Amino acid sequence: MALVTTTEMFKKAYDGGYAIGAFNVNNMEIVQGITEAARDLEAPLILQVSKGARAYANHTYLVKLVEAAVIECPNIPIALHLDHGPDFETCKSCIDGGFTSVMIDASSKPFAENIEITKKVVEYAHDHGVVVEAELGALAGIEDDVKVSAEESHYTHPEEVQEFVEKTGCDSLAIAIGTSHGAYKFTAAQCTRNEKGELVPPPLRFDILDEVVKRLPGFPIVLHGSSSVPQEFVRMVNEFGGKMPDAVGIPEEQLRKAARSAVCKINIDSDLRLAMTGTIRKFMAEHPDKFDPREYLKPARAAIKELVSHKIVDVLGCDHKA
Ligand SMILES: O=C(CO)COP(=O)(O)O
Ligand SMILES: O=C[C@H](O)COP(=O)(O)O
Ligand SMILES: [Zn+2]
Ligand SMILES: [Zn+2]
Repeated sequence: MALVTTTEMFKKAYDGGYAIGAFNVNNMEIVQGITEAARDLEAPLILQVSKGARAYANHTYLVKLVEAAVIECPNIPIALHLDHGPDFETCKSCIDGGFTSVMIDASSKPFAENIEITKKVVEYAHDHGVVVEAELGALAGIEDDVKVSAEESHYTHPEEVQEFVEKTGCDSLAIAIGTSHGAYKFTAAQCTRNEKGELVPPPLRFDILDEVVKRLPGFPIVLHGSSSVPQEFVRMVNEFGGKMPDAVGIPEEQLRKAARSAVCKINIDSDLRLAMTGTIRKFMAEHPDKFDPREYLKPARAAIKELVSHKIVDVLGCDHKA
């Protein structure tokens, strides 16, 4: 199967009450770990590339790695998506360069300007058979080189979504309902603590999601910043020389609920980083004599595969939906 757009997968996910995982890719081991999981579980898949990933690995390398995955996983549909496209030029370069989906993230701009920029990207993308994700609202956390504080972040205003989608013609919409980018999604002050002393974050604003869905029936919604920051990996990092105090994510129960709703795409990056880094730290600590990168990248890739398998089956519900 060649690379596909997200149109068909979102329609099925919406009707079927599940979500597609959108996982960020930065190198070969990450691509392999994710795609082997999706292939074995026959799950539709979105591989996404950020501006930072393109700067790190180079556009061509990433596209070719994903094309290799398409050859190795002929049983599943895979979309190649630009994550947080900052401007028209970056979106155009990805559309011209083999992506099947792009995000234009003009959510930090005033409403009218967000519409104008998004519309321009949609026109170019649709002319080239590519779909567009746009964003309304501002998530807290770190996204590319921009850090949005809790005070600067704001929820999506449901009364804006209909006009935005009608005027821009975008194909899916990322909204802010309390998720956040990175491994430190909430400060201790925003959380309560459970009996184990772990931080419990404030619940997502499903009331806002409901208001959005009322105004956009049948329209695919996207959740960014949806890593759950598994505490087993935080502990692994900290046990083997790392320092990630109070790293906290979105509880998986809330993501499950979102996946059953109009949310068709759930973005996960930080969890992959944690699985990879925790596993490598442990390996290095336990095998100080080893220096062949294959020896520590192999378990790191396996940890990513296991994590993604868990997300597909236990959180997103998209296994066997290819
Ligand atoms: O939204 C994301 C990529 O766009 C990733 O979010 P996380 O930092 O929660 O993994
Ligand atoms: O939203 C942010 C993604 O996790 C990508 O992060 P990055 O810009 O560090 O590649
Ligand atoms: Zn954004
Ligand atoms: Zn994001």
